[in-house]
Amino acid sequence: MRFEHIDTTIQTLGEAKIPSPLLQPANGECGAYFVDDDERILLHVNEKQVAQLKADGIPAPAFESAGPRRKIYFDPSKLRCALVTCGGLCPGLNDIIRSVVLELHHRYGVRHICGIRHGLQGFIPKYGHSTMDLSPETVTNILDSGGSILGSSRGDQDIEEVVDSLERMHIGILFMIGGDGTLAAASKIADAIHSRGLKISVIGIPKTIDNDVFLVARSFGFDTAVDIATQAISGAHNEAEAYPNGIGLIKLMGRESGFLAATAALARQDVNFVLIPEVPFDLDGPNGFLENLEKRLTHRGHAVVVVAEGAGQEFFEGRKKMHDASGNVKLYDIGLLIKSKIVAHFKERGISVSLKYIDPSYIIRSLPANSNDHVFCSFLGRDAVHAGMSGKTKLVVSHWNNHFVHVPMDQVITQRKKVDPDGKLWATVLEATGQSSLKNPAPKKA
Ligand SMILES: Nc1ncnc2c1ncn2[C@@H]1O[C@H](COP(=O)(O)OP(=O)(O)O)[C@@H](O)[C@H]1O
Ligand SMILES: O=P(O)(O)OC[C@H]1O[C@](O)(COP(=O)(O)O)[C@@H](O)[C@@H]1O
Ligand SMILES: [Mg+2]
Repeated sequence: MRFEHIDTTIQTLGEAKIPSPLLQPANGECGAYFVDDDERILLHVNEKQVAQLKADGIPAPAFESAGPRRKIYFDPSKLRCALVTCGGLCPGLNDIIRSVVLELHHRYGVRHICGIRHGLQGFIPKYGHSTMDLSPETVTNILDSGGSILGSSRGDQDIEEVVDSLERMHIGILFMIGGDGTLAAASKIADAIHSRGLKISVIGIPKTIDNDVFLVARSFGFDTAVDIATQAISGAHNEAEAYPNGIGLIKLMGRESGFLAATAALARQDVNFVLIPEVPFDLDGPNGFLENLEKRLTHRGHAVVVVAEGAGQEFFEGRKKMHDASGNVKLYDIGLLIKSKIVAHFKERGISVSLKYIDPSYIIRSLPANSNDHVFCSFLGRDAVHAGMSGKTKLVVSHWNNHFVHVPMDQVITQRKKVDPDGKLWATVLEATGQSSLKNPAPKKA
């Protein structure tokens, strides 16, 4: 993929003039380091691509590095901050809340940190959700809890009312932790703030169990999700192996992107078929999934199938399209459809099978983060604070080419990140599973 069209410019509220409290010896003793705005991370690391851009006279795009700045914009003694978590749950939400609060409190000396309850609803008086005072005492021991201590919600809220609420609370930095929907809302909030001439920074921390946020190489909670998914695969494999013609079928989250299904299949290589939204497949016909499943049972006596929830939605064509409160398309249950198709197929062929269907979706996204994600969230949360304190706004803190960076909010919401059917991840899934194309040849035209 080429990224030369990406505008990497980061907006600021004004000049950062206040020396950072991290410069104080007491704070710097344990190695305060600083990052300058001109420290940048190239989007492309492929030498040929960079050379091509150079030959075309196009400057190679680069993201601003995340991290503490020497000068900050907000006076910590007067600053009020707010945090909100929106959309679906994801392992690590509490880690992010904790690291933001501890960094603000201990390193910058910010004393007014407010948790907004139940997503965007928390800004709107009619819902009556009270706010939560966030301090080291309230967040120190939340790492072992899944979910979000602030709660969440879906559903559109009036952006002007959200900004009214920020004004009423005298908020200087708003940290919005959420997925593509939340970041779209955050971008509108930042625009409304700007048009009112307010000085409020909006910092996004991308959250997605589907790992589908554009320009974010890895999102927090994904590593944990893969870990937990492998347990489901392991269970399905044990069940499948134990019985004659055993089939373990697991459905994993992944609305439009099959990263979780593909990566979990590589993490636990007992999987024989992976079905993801990006790669179309047929159920029936000589190359179809059911025929291939039967072949696998004939040769090996058992099979494990992983299906991402967004796969095969074309099999529901003609049915009514429904949406959730946030406007996301409500998916039909591909796991249950495949289950019923498998049962019908083998019944028709007079073959007895033992089919076990496992759907661990909500277990995966609501559990606490694993160690890797604890570490990752700690970096992300603290870098979000550094970005906000320096007066930057309308950005998300991202991980790109092994570095933490600032990405303009409007860029990440332009599209979703998807598994490339011609890329390394999917090629390796095919190698590891031995799965061939599950598409029948197109019928010849008369
Ligand atoms: N385009 C949009 N403009 C404004 N608000 C949005 C937009 N898309 C989603 N939202 C709001 O952002 C919040 C979270 O969105 P949702 O899609 O549920 O989760 P996620 O942020 O995880 O994608 C919801 O309250 C939703 O109404
Ligand atoms: O049952 P819910 O809350 O609508 O969530 C289902 C969806 O939430 C997700 O886990 C994440 O979606 P979001 O990015 O919108 O939070 C999807 O994989 C899934 O389709
Ligand atoms: Mg979303």
